[in-house]
Amino acid sequence: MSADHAHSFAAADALEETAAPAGGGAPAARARSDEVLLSVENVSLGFGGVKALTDVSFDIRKGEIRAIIGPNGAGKTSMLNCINGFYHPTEGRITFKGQTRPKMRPHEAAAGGIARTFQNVALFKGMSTLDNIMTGRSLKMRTNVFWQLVRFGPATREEVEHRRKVEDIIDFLQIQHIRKTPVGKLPYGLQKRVELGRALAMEPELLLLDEPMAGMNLEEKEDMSRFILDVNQEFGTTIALIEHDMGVVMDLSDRVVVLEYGRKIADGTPDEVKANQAVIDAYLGVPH
Ligand SMILES: Nc1ncnc2c1ncn2[C@@H]1O[C@H](COP(=O)(O)OP(=O)(O)OP(=O)(O)O)[C@@H](O)[C@H]1O
Repeated sequence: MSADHAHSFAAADALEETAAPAGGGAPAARARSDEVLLSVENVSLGFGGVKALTDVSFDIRKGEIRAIIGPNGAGKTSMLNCINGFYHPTEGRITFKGQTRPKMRPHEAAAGGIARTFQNVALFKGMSTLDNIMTGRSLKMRTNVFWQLVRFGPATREEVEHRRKVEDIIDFLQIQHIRKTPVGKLPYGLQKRVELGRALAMEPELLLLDEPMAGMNLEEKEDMSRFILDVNQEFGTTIALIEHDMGVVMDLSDRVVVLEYGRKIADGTPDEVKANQAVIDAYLGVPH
């Protein structure tokens, strides 16, 4: 575990004051259901001799913002990779909307309503913001999105409808001014926003965000926090996020699950997790 993470956890309260999104409501004030959208039951994942996850169980309720936190190498990204079918658990099972699909592939997860952003931005750098977000519509389109991007001639009704949805997302994320800019030319914070846009274009029920604030300055973090809250509140999208900035985590999340060395060590509201001795020890690097 890095000194950075110890610092960021110890300073969580102070950060809440600064990194909180302007006008962001307390998570407790938001309406929540008890309906479970996704459940992780006794999941283990091994890579040869390395056990990335050991017997992890938790659930994600419909409409909530759920954080997955833990020191470096705790298994957070491996967990997201299991949820969206990139990895298949060695043991245990994951159930989404009442369905358990042991060998689900990422495109099946996407078609089923699970969208994802990555730790390192994964966009088509030479393509414009608009076209990148348009690729997020591909699962919803009857004809191939790449063909539509290069084709000449009048737009079909389907294209017009998809285009309108994409323009709505561009307005929502306030990126009209960069619609035509190749994303490789954009600052990192804006690339992250475009990646969020592409995930939103899939109209997901569950949005997985892998370190959405990584590499951002304070202002960019405030903006991204605001967009995450707005997506959750305006579209009702359930969100699971991995984030190292504890101020952001504690401010945005309804509930937090904490991993350490691939095992779950705590699960609860931000206040419960902050007061949990095992979590404090993990972040301060207390030896086991
Ligand atoms: N494809 C892989 N092959 C082998 N080992 C892996 C692989 N992916 C992850 N691991 C190992 O599994 C463990 C958990 O890694 P993971 O990336 O899930 O942790 P993390 O909590 O997301 O870390 P970070 O905060 O640094 O991103 C680590 O020991 C890592 O080295």
